[in-house]
Amino acid sequence: MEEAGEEVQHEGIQVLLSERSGEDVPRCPHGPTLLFVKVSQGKEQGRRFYACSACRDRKDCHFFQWADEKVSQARLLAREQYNGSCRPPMTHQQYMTRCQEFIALPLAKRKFCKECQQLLLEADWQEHSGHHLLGDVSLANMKRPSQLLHPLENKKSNAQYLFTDRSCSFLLDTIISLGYTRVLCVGTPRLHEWIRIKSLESSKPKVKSLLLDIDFRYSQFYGEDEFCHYNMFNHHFFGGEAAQSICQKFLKEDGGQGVIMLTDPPFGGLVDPLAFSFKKMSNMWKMSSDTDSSAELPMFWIFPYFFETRILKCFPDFSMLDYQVDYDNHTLYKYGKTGRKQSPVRIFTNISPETIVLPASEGYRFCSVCRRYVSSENKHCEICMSCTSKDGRAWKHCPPCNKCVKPSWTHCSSCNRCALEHHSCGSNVEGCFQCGDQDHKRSSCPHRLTTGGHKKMQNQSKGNLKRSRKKASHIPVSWKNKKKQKRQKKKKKAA
Ligand SMILES: C[S@@+](CC[C@H](N)C(=O)[O-])C[C@H]1O[C@@H](n2cnc3c(N)ncnc32)[C@H](O)[C@@H]1O
Ligand SMILES: [Zn+2]
Ligand SMILES: [Zn+2]
Ligand SMILES: [Zn+2]
Ligand SMILES: [Zn+2]
Ligand SMILES: [Zn+2]
Ligand SMILES: [Zn+2]
Repeated sequence: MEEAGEEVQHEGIQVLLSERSGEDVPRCPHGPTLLFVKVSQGKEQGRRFYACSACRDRKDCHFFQWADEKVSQARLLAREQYNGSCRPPMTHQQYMTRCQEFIALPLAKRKFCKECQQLLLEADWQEHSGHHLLGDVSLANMKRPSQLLHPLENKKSNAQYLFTDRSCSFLLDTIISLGYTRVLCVGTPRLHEWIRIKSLESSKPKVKSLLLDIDFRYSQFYGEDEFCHYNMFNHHFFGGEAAQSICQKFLKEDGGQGVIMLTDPPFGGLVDPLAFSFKKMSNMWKMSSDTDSSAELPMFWIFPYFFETRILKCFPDFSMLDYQVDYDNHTLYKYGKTGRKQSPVRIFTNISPETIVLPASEGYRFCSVCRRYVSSENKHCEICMSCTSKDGRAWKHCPPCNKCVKPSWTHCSSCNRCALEHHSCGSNVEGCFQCGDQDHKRSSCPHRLTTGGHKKMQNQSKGNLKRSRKKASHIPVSWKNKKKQKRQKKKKKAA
């Protein structure tokens, strides 16, 4: 981080964050862009440039501008027009009016277009004839939009992995037992709907929820005080000050007491801009709360365990819980002990871990030395003096390394460290720059953030940007691709 004086990365593309981020910076359809620079061995290499905060892939948002570039008035105007043309076709308010009209229709007339991901009124039927429609959309369906909508599948920027009921139920029960009554759901549409449904059940305490997400499809289902179109990589409210003040009001209720922010960002996302936004959110809460100024907004940040070092660098007060969060639509990130299928996704939090009870029914136990709940296989190491496993498997202590390591590692005397048996001996790789995992290099990181995408941008900017004017709209790329694939399949079949 530039002004924060923090070095983010030694190698690759680094993001430079400053308090000014968001003000005088160029904007793409996803709001203020971020400033990047190529770094090699901790030193800046080459010119700084602005690129999209939300899209890791140039295909999804082609914005590029050198930081020292003079941009002509004509180009600025064209950019503004372009950004405008990418806005959703209707305002949130208009979607709400439509939603009310939709609910007033008899069940038989309530159709949802699966291709356009849209609730249809009678007047729309013609336009969507020939599309794949879902009929008899019930009020129960409308209460679970995350089941109705197709999860976004763009791996790089916006894969929408939805919590299992098990995870939702654990999260809500935990939130309730900790005494919270309001949840700011940042990028957690399924948890948001779960909270709303459970709060209607009279047996459960009432918990309020406000959803912030970049997926604008949700404004078809939620009112302006239930959903804000928001970009968590630059803390941008697409609905402007009106939307921001809704969020502020939500944080401010009860003098700021009883609110927790819960976020589950896309795993390809850069940790530093996320942390930067979450700090802004915490400041927003501080400004409007009666609590003492040293207090921070309570948070649950859900992210894979191998980002621990990076997250703790931004939030030294956070700790990682052993609880394995899992998803309906992610086969690898599933809870349970079937081979690789342990979920690597954890909760990072600034709430004292000893107060967060993990379910004994799933094997978690309390370690009285570490004063936190740990997974069943996580053994307390007497030498490290902590329960050291990160991935849920039993780790073993290596005396020469003087730390616990993964069970699959053995000590290599030529490398003088523990590594996988078949590592490239002598390569002296300090693990992955991207996620910190020692099992792979950055080039093969499963969570790589297409530095390549930005490189491509740099290269392309030298040529003609106009060549690739693909519309970066708020219609998620994945559906567009889906449609395209379908069309191509049809064509193939016909041929
Ligand atoms: C990994 S999914 C988490 C969903 C969550 N597990 C649930 O079931 O509710 C990431 C979520 O963040 C949203 N998202 C992706 N990029 C975003 C951005 N730049 N700003 C805000 N939300 C974003 C996605 O639309 C998606 O809902
Ligand atoms: Zn963009
Ligand atoms: Zn349609
Ligand atoms: Zn322990
Ligand atoms: Zn140990
Ligand atoms: Zn070792
Ligand atoms: Zn070796």
